[in-house]
Amino acid sequence: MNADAFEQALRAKGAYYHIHHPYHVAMYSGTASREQIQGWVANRFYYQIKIPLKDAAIMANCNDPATRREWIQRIIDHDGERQGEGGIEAWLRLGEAVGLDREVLLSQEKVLPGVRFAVDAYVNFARRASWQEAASSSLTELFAPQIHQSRLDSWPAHYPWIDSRGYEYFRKRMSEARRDVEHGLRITLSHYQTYDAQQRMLNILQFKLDILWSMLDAMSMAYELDRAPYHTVTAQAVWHRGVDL
Ligand SMILES: O=C(O)c1cc(C(=O)O)c2c(n1)C(=O)C(=O)c1cc(C(=O)O)[nH]c1-2
Repeated sequence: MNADAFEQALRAKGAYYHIHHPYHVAMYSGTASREQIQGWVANRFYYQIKIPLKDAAIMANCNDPATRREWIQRIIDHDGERQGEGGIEAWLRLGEAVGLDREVLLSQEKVLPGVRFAVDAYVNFARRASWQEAASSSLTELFAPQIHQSRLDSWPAHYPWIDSRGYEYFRKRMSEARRDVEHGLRITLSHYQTYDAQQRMLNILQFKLDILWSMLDAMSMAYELDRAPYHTVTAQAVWHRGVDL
């Protein structure tokens, strides 16, 4: 495929973006409960805190200074230049806006095993793959500005109980995601030159889409169907809180 056709094929993968997951549809169409919104915010926090580790892994495997110089901005976006800034802090404020103390997010007590495994698969992939392949797996962000916009457009009307100061994260990501995509596409369009390599990349992109979709599947089980892990045995959240290695 020439670069245009390859980019078209990448963009066509948007059909499988988690914007189409029923859990997400419920959130932006206004039918999600307070518990479902809180569950999503607390679980997605695990993605937020792992993204900088994923980006550091890509940099650790990358021997090109020019790429590292550009890629490092992603870590700064999430960690901030100093305490109290950056995406992780903004997400903690989103947590407070939906009624969750920051300690609840930081403790990871609400992170479901299925969410944890999906996010960990992304970090582990980035550790083991070539930096170009790991970089290209971030390209689900092609579709992210639209999903952030959908929340900004619909949540304030549907969920007046959410403090509007919590929406800053989504606002900030609109431009950051566009810039990330521009860099990710540059790497991807030049790296995958043969048809077989391009098919491999499309499979990597599907792997990443599967991660995002699987996270919402785990949340649907717990917060829509009332089938959190071990629900046949106990209503308590007995699952593990992560095993530090
Ligand atoms: O809210 C979302 O639906 C969504 C999706 C994605 C994505 O497509 O991976 C990211 C984000 N948000 C996001 O906020 C973010 O910082 C981010 C980084 C990455 C990545 O793969 O490096 N994806 C995403």
